[in-house]
Amino acid sequence: MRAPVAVVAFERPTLRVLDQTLLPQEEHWLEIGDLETLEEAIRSLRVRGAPLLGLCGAAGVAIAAERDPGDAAIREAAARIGRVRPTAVELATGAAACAAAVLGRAPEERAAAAWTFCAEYLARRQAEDEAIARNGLAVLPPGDVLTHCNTGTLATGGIGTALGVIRAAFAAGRLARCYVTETRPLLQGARLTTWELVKSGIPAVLLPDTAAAALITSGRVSAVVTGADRIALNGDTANKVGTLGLALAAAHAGVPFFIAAPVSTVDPGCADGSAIPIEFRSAEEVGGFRGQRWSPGGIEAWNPAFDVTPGGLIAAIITERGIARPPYGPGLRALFEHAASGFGT
Ligand SMILES: CSC[C@@H](O)[C@@H](O)C(=O)COP(=O)(O)O
Repeated sequence: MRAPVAVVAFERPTLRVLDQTLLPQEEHWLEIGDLETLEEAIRSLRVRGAPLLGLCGAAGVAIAAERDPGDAAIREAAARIGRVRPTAVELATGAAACAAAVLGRAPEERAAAAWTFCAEYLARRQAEDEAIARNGLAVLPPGDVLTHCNTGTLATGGIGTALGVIRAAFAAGRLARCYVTETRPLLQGARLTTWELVKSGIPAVLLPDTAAAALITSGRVSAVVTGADRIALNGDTANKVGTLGLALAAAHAGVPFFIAAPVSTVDPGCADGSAIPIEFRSAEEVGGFRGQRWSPGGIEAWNPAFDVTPGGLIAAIITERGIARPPYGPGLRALFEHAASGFGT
């Protein structure tokens, strides 16, 4: 299966990425050659999606190594990029893995080695997405599916996680259409997932986030499937805000709710969801969009970018290594430890 577009390229000495804030109106590539520009691109969601953030974290180390391949500069760059957004674990672990891979080399080899690491990381990610899609087919019931946010090519550089499963189900003739939440406040579903589905020829039905519970209880979808930014060992999962509401509605309606994510999303440092750091974003993002304002000035906003769905509401976590089912603790740890032994090789 093929991703509908390329969204990321490692062209030493720059990282090239599609600017996701301009889609779907404009397909504009950013050329990033310094850490300040990379930090701004991550913070403002020009690049986003947990697996793609991991790739960008690794590219940050490569960019830093071009300027100063010394131990301190590489370690500092990995730490600095890893701090830009707190919830997606792979931003920090991708940067740290790239740093660890190059620190064992002579300084003059490090920049080239870091760019090679990035290219291999992308290839591995693409293979993982394919495996997630194959494994997802084994558990996803036939029928139409609801998804949230963007978990496609724009979020991984491959065919996507949840969206990869949806692509595979469509290719197998097991779903006729994909329901897509708009995903407020930044409209990742309405702008990005719909863009990918149109490019792939998969019928898409867009709904306001506020209509999701009505859709789920209407009997129109046989499953809900989303991605993840960080998964605790007990299966509690942080994903784009609104995911928890979908899982609660799905539990009420008896519709299975699935997470699709690479094993690298599991954080063995989080025993449960209370340990997952949640990013809060500005009031401006809720009160307007792209320079347009619809709320009066001077109001406060409560704007978490993510919420945590308890593992007990998740029918299965679909990974490239296999399917984890509740109770999650030992199964998730085993999947993580197996995969961690191969990270960066
Ligand atoms: C395969 S992407 C999985 C998640 O990163 C995705 O669902 C999500 O929540 C993205 O949030 P974002 O704030 O757009 O980076």
